[in-house]
Amino acid sequence: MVWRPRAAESKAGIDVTAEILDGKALAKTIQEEIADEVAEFFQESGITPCLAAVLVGDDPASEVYVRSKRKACERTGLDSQLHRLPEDATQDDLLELIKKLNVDHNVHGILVQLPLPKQIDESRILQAVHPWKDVDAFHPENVGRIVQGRPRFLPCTPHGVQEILLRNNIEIEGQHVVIVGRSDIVGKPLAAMLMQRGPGANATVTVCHSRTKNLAEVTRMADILVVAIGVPEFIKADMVKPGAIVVDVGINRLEAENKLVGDVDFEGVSQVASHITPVPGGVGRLTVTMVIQNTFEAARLQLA
Ligand SMILES: Nc1nc(=O)c2c([nH]1)NC[C@@H]1CN(c3ccc(C(=O)N[C@@H](CCC(=O)O)C(=O)O)cc3)C=[N+]21
Repeated sequence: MVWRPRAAESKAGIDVTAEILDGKALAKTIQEEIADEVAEFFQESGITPCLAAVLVGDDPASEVYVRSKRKACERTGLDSQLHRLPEDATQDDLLELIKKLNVDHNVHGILVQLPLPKQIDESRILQAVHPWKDVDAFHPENVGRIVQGRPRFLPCTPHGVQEILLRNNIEIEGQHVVIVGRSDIVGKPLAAMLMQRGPGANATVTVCHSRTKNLAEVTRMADILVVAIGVPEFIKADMVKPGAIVVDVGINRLEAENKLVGDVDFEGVSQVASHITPVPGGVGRLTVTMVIQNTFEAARLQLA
């Protein structure tokens, strides 16, 4: 696959050669598709899928994410609930709430917003969510199914990465995808999905992380470079092969400048990449959309 950099065009005063993969527009398109299906599902079943979000404490970033999920529910015709617990809530408080939501027939999807306060054992909580309501796909049963190539739900951010590539006609099959970051939420499940047999996958996957030797040498081998490490503007132009496709999963708020940046130096990297996702307006928008899609699928699953 040979991608030729495009002629420079100016956006916000920055000379851009890479084509920008617009997550905001794509999220809107997919949400409209889901809205139609949700309306049809209601006609047939009388059921409105419902997402219950659980927020412990008052982390401002989590507030933003939870608000964007509620708005996406409204746009697609889903019901949503927000359950708040105080910052000093105990693990048992949270487990009790999850148990109630697990057996509530009006709730189809449960999302416990991460990170949780330190007195709470995250893995203990993620195991408590009923696997059929686990719209994050964080329950060990659902993680195992992803690794085995028979997913129940696709994890939201990795699915967002896959969709932003496929819907922009970017071939994944046979390509060398280098993932920087090995988190349980992004790096690990994305690697499992893209190395799977089948359409939209069949990639050659390399996962790098903080202990990787000669990181830049590895990232420069990528046809598709996905970055999810949580370090602002870490990936520079000289770490990217000319013509590569760059997907930036990072969301970092720079307090001093009060702006949002990714894990990729957008200005520099967009000079060498053929395609790049912006932050904001990239993968983040898709993540929310995939939570909605999973909630709809959870409702269908629970009806069957
Ligand atoms: N249980 C759980 N599930 C999650 O899916 C989950 C989580 N916990 N904890 C935190 C991360 C992060 N995350 C994002 C959601 C929306 C945007 C998003 O909408 N971003 C917008 C901008 C948002 C802004 O302006 O701050 C954009 O990139 O354009 C980003 C990131 C979900 N997460």
